Amino acid sequence: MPSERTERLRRWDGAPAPLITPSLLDCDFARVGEEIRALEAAGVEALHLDVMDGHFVPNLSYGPPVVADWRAVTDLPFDAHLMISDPARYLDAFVDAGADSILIHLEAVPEPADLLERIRGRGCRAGLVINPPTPWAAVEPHLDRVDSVLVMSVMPGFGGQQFQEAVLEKVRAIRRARPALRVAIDGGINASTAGRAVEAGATQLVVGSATYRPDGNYAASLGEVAEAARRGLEGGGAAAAGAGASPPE
Ligand SMILES: O=C(CO)[C@H](O)[C@H](O)COP(=O)(O)O
Ligand SMILES: [Co+2]
Repeated sequence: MPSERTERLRRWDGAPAPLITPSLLDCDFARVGEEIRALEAAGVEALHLDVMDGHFVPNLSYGPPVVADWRAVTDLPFDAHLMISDPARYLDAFVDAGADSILIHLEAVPEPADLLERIRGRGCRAGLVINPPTPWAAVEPHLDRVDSVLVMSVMPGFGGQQFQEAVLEKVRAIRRARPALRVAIDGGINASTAGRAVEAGATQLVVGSATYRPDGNYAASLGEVAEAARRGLEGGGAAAAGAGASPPE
């Protein structure tokens, strides 16, 4: 019988592009369990978890015990975005808590080969994240070691910031270099920006503040983003070129 993680990874790898992953950063933290159920009811395929240590970024969020509590209430794959200075120290705790895809920042780990191997060795998907000032050439030597690249379209640390259009050139470069690799974009994604991100080649959209509406109708808010992404695909986006998730061999 497949393990629960195997089952979640099957779902993660098989999700069609563009994959829309809501971030929990902007949800109502007084009732996260209900928020997760509302996102499940809205049909989401996976959740993006923003982990901040107050050191790598000037903000704090949550750690492994909180992720473990959320694991107990949902079978959705967890995409853990570690905005922390020492991800090697906490890797096992996040895997044990139920993270499925682990994203580490190249700015925190300039030589990431060993840690990426450790992530995959623990049975998780491994991803590298680059901040807006980090050039695409910095991530290029590592593309054979990752299952995804996350291009930040804001400086990390806070939700609700303005999308930085200039990062789309990096999305295009990664897409050109590895047409089958999952390329995610994170920061300021909404119905106005999703189309351009997908048109540039993004196959995963992280959606934070644009997800959460007072009426709790996340099917509507995420549906607007999905519709914008669909129009981006029609404009020549990555999935139109056959790119989606990239499960390891
Ligand atoms: O990594 C992040 C912040 O560092 C979040 O994923 C991101 O900010 C999502 O929020 P929004 O869509 O509101 O920008
Ligand atoms: Co994030």
